[in-house]
Formats: sequence, C-alpha cells, structure tokens
Amino acid sequence: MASSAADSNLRTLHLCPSPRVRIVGRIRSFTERESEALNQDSKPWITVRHNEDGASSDSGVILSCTDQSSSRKDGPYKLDYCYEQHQGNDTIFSREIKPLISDVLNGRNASVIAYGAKGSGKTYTIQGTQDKPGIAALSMAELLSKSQEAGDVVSVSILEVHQEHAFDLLDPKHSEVQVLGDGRGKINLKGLTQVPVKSVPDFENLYISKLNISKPVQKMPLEPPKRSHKCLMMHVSKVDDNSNKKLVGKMLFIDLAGYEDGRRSSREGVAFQEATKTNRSLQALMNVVYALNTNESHVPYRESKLTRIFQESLDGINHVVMLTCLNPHFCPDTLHVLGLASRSCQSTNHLLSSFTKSTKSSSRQELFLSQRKMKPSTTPNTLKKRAVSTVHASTKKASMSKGRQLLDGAKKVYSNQPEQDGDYSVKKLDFETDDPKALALVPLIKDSQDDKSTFDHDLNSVPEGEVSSTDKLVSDSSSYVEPKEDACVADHPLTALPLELVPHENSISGYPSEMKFKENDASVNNVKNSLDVDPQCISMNSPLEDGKEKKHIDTNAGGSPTLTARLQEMSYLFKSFCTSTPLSVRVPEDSCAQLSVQAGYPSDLIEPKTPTIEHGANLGQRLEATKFTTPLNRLYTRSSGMKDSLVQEYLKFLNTADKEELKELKGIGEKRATYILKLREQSPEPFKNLDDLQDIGLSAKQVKGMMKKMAGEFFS
Ligand SMILES: Nc1ncnc2c1ncn2[C@@H]1O[C@H](COP(=O)(O)OP(=O)(O)OP(=O)(O)O)[C@@H](O)[C@H]1O
Repeated sequence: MASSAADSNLRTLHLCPSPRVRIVGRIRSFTERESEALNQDSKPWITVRHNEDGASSDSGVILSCTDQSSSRKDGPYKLDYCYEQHQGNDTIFSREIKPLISDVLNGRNASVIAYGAKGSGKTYTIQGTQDKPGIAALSMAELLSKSQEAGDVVSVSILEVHQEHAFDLLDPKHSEVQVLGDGRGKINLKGLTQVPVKSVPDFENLYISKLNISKPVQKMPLEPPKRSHKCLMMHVSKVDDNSNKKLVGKMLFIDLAGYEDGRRSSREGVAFQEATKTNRSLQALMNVVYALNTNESHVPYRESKLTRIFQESLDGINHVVMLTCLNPHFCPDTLHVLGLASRSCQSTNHLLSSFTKSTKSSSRQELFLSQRKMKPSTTPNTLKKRAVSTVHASTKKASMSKGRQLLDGAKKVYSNQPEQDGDYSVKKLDFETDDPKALALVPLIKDSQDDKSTFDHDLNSVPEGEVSSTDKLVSDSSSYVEPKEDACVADHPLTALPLELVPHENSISGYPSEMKFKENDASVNNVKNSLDVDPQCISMNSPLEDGKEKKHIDTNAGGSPTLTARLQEMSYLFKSFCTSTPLSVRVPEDSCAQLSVQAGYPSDLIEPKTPTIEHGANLGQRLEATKFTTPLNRLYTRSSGMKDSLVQEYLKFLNTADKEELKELKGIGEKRATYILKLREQSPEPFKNLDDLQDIGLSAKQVKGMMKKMAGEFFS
C-alpha cells in the first residue's frame, strides 16, 4: 500500500515543477559516540527512495521511517531531494548553493535555512568544523573569489533572534536591532553592524568566534541551553562609478533553533516561555514557506519577528533553500519536522492541480490538522485558531487590498498635495450643511462595489466656477472606473471611504439648512466627475434635524478632523443605520441598491430587492448576488464594511495627522509620534493596513485592543 502510494507520488513529483522554496533533507552522520553504541545489525531508520532517474536532485525523493525498537513506520514523506549520511557539506554546497552565487552577485538574495529537531546537524551543516568546513565558509570562499574579480566588496553581519528580539552579534554589546519596515515591504535592520571580509580565514575568525561568544554561559549546570535562531548575512556591494556603495545582493544562512516538542521537554517558567516562542516562530516560518509554495496571495510574514526580518529575502522572487536536517536515529521531533517539510514541499504539486482558493485554504488547514494528528489532544487552542484565522486572513487581505486600490485611486482626489506629475491640484473642500448626518455621509463616499459602480455625484447645483470638471482625474485614477452618466451618490455608510472633511465654521453651530460645496483657498478642479454630489440626492430629512442629536464635530483649526471627530461621524452613521432613518440617498440602479441602507428609504430611491441573477451570469456574479439575500448575510456584510471603514479611518489618521493629534491617540506618545512622522517622510503613506502598525512597535494584540476600544465607543 505504502509503496504504491510512494510510486504515484514519485510520478507526481516528476510531472510538477519545483516549488519556489526548495525543500531538501539532510540525514546527518552518526557521531563517534553514536557509532560506538550502535549494534552492528542496526539499519538506518530513514530510507530514501530516489525516482527512476536515480540521484537527480530535481526529481524528488520519498522518505520512509521505521523505528526498529517499536516497529513503528512513518511516511512516505516527499522532499525535493535528500542528502544521505555519506554525503558531506561540500556536496550540499556544490549542488544547492554554488549555483545561486552568480545570482547573488547579480543582485538577488539567496537564503539557506537549516531547520530540524535538536541535534539534527543544522549547525554542523552551516558552520562545519575545523576539518570540514560548513556551507557558509564554502560559500564565502566562492563569493570572495568571484566578487574580488569584479571589484565587489563583501561584508558580513551576524544576527541572533531570541524570543522575538533580534541582537547584533558583531556589536560587542550585542545590542538589540530594530526591525523597521517602510510600509512597502522594505525591511531595515537599524543598527546592524556590517564587517568587511577579505579572506576566508578572516571570515572564519569572525564567524566562529562571534558565534562562540554568543554561546550561553550556563549559570546552573542543569539549566537548558538557550534556544535561538542565528543568521549569518553576507552582503555583496558594488562600488559604482561615483564610488558610492550600492548593495548588490545578500546571502543568508539561517541556523534555526532546534524544534522541540514542548510537552516532551517539560520545561517550566522562563524556559517554557522561550520554548513556546521559539516553536511559534518556527511554525510561522513554515507557514511562510507553505504560503510561498502554494502561491497564496497573503504570505504571513508578520506572524513573527523571524519571518519579518527575512521577509525581503523570502519574498518568492529570491532563492530559498530549506535544509531539513534529520537525525539518523529515531526521533519523534524529526518526524514532526519531516511531516511539515513534506507538506510544504507537496503543496505546490497538490495545488497546481486545483486552482481554487478554497482548495488552498483547506490544504492550509490540512497542514495544521495533520500536525495535530501527530500530537496528543493537548495541542494548544491557539494553533487551531491560527489555522483558521490564517485562512480567513488571506481572503480578508485580498479584500483589503482591493479597498486599498480604491483608496490609492481616491487619494489623488483628496490629497492636499499637488500631484508630482502636475496633472491635478485638488485641495480641500468645504462643506456647509445644517445636518450632521450630511456631514457624516458626504465625506464617506466609496465605490463599494470595487469594480462596478461609480460614484458620480452631481455637482450641477454647485455655484458655477467653484467646481470644475475632473475628467482627467478619473482617467488618471487607475482604480476608479469610468463614470456613468446617470449614476448617483451611493453613500453607504458601512462601506464608506473617508474624505477630507472641513465643516464650515458656521455650519458647526448653526447647521444651516442648505448644503453647499465651497472652495477652500484652492481649486477643486478635477473633482466634479468623481465626486459629484446632487443636493437632491442628499436632501436631508432626519430626526437629527430637530436637534435631538446635534453634536459638535471636532476639527482642528483649518485642518482635517481629528480621529475623535471622525469617530463621531462614523458613530452618526452607525446610529442612522440603526434607526432606519430615511436618507433620500439615490444610488445607481444596477449595483448600489444592493449595498445601500435599505430600510426606510423611499421606494423611488432605494427599493429593497432580492438581487436578480441574470441568465448567463458567471459564478462570481451569482455568489455576489446571493451575498445579500438573507438578512443575516446583509448584517454580516455591512458590519464588516463598517469595520473596514473604521480601520481605513484610523490608518488615514496615522498617515495624515500632525504630531499633537497623533499623541491624542492611546498608545502613541512623543517617541512614537516622532517616529510616525519620520516614516511619513520616507513614504507618504506608510500605513496601508493594520499590520503596518507593527512597524511602530505595536503588537497585533495591542492594535486589536485599540480597534476594539474605538468600536466600543459607538455604543458608549
Ligand atoms: N554530517 C555530520 N557528520 C558528522 N557529525 C555530525 C554531522 N552532523 C552533525 N554532526 C554532529 O552531531 C552533533 C549535533 O550536531 P549539531 O550541533 O550541528 O546539531 P544542531 O541541529 O545544530 O543542534 P541544536 O538544535 O541543538 O543546535 C554534533 O556533535 C555534530 O558534530
């Protein structure tokens, strides 16, 4: 049975292209002590079957494990290749690493990650010994010889990641390295030392001595050794014509902490915490590898510091080799590691035959579920949660990125800054209205259908000369679709896009009954087509009008409203949604009606309808149409829209608010506010999603807490 499965797997491996992260095994040799203890009849517990082509490293191998003492059999496990006990570091180097070096010299990154159970030979493979150099030293020799010919400079950094903190091992103080992202995926390891290297002995002195320094000083004889990940980075820099250094490529060697099942090691206290964090980061890394190999749209780099640090090198464009180190004798942790490696390796093959996202998701779940099968039922719930949430995260991320596209497109409309390319120079609009609901609604306009509907606000009633055409804007705004002539505003509060709102001074206290658009020291050219508002479309007739709930909208002098003000706006929206107030908001007939607040609208404007599915509609259209058919679906859809709006408001605030405003937010003090401003200097919009808040040192938990608190304010 096993053999026929293995045969079919071999065939599959044959047919399918290599995954992006190459996953190879390495069974280490026995140590002298192990050899002495071995019975002469003992057979290796792992057997490797190459395919019919023999030892070609491209065609995949099948591994099976048999524990002789218990006759337990495990496998088959599929890997891209497996190096056996007789094959040394030099063979691994020449087959796996050497071919990557020319690409590193041409500006690409390559990473070699040694992963395995404790004592499986990771350090031996990367670091080697005095007599038998490891793959790092062999690579350095090759890099030096090639780069010196070309006049390139090679330097190294050594980093240790321990319990989600990164330390610079080339700095005598081993100071902590800050991991900063610029919001566009570029990672900056602030303060990391780089030491130029000219020869292999130089390198060995540096590398080995520093790693030895980092070896833990055991305070108590029985204290378990420190578990950390160590990374050697080789930077190859080119000296350009102007003698400026320019980074060409990076080669990383990551010696991961050994995987160890926490329950078996029965650690307590600090050691338990260390083990948990270490295993979590290993798990995060495997999630990244899996996501890369399954071509998932979302790669969870932010699950741990480890994956965050190496995000740029693991991004799928660069080379990544995962060396799965295997103990030569029975070891349950090795089985676990092998299972993970095999699943990540197979995932590409498995998913190539099935293009649907749902299959990917279920495969992802399978990865964890299968791991759970190996473990007793005490597997922590967090693991389950993560398996599920990661699946959701990918879909959610996809929808968020769509939203972001819209924002990016809309940014051109709302930006205070003249466009670099000089196409348009739109500044803030003033609104004058007597109704707080209008104030709340107008700035929150979004094409909630992503790609179908257009928000074609009719500005015909705006005094002439105050607003002119925005045809150019619309065409330049890639994420905006062509405006339709008859379309009206879709002010759906739950899927709204924030817009700079500057209520006119008089409007705050008096709420004049007429709503006007007014230029605020600026041309509002280009706005018309994309932001045409028909006063008839926004004729206000709400209970708020009679003063029951009039509230002052908090704005800072002449600037955008503070977050508190924006939250108030959203609170209005939410309340108006809950009270089913007729808003007389017209929407495009075809699409917006589905998304708009239906309860209580005059029938000629928005008629609650069950969406009709046109004959010949494709699956996507059908699913889209059925999304709104039940009240519960509607509730969920709209609530999630509300959540997204809140998140977008919050991010916009971080991207635009001044220092003092920022400091009003919980969790942001002087230091963080300064840093946010600094990030904004590097990138105009550093916060594109909530994950980006980790760049300012806020953990996912803290961010979640902050968002919860803000959402809670709606009900307080
Ligand atoms: N290919 C090999 N040939 C001979 N000895 C080896 C080989 N690989 C590893 N060893 C020996 O096995 C022992 C464990 O190896 P090593 O320290 O590299 O494991 P490790 O996976 O890095 O362990 P840890 O997870 O604890 O850091 C060492 O004594 C090492 O010298």
